[in-house]
Amino acid sequence: SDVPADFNDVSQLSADIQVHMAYLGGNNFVGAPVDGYKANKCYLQQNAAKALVKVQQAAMANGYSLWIWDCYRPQRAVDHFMRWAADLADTSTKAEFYPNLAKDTLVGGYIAEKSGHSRGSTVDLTLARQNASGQWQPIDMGSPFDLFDPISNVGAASITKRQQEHRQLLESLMLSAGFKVYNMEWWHFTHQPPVYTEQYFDFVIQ
Ligand SMILES: C[C@@H](N)C(=O)N[C@H](C)C(=O)O
Ligand SMILES: [Zn+2]
Repeated sequence: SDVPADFNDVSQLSADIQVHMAYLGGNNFVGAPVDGYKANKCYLQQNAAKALVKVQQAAMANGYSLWIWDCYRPQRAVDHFMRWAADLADTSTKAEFYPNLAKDTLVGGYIAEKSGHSRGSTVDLTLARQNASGQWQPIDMGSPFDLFDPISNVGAASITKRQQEHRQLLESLMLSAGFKVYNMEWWHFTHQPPVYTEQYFDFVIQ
């Protein structure tokens, strides 16, 4: 396999983490399955993977589970994002994912051309709780994953107190295991210090 020796499949370390890779299917801001995602697997560099398992244990002790949308992201997926971003005529996902921003402003702040995800220490995630039927459901964070909008910025004032508390709970659980949040996106965390700083991996997730 092409997976680097120091990368782990997080589900192999913690079976109860909820993994729902957002770019595997078509329900994402691109509006199509993204290049490089062939399986619903969360790979991370092992320091980040082991730290995430600790966060999961702390979350479970409080009645929550982690709910993951993205982990290691192949460079070819980022290249796919850049092709999508350059096609200004395609605004088919605007209403759902960037209703208040022009498409040509997304790269840089909300979508990176060189992403920490491709270096293996970055994860997009939220907290989930079990409903009456025992199914895990993401809790209300005031804006959905990949809503590219100021409301998704850390500290956004336009959300309720309860939503702010949910974001703060996620941030403090993640911080306890060494993950730092990204100010533009409440769901995006990078383990510190990232092991790879210059390398952008490109193996297919399968
Ligand atoms: C696209 C979004 N989920 C994300 O991860 N954004 C940051 C900026 C990134 O692309 O690294
Ligand atoms: Zn991210």
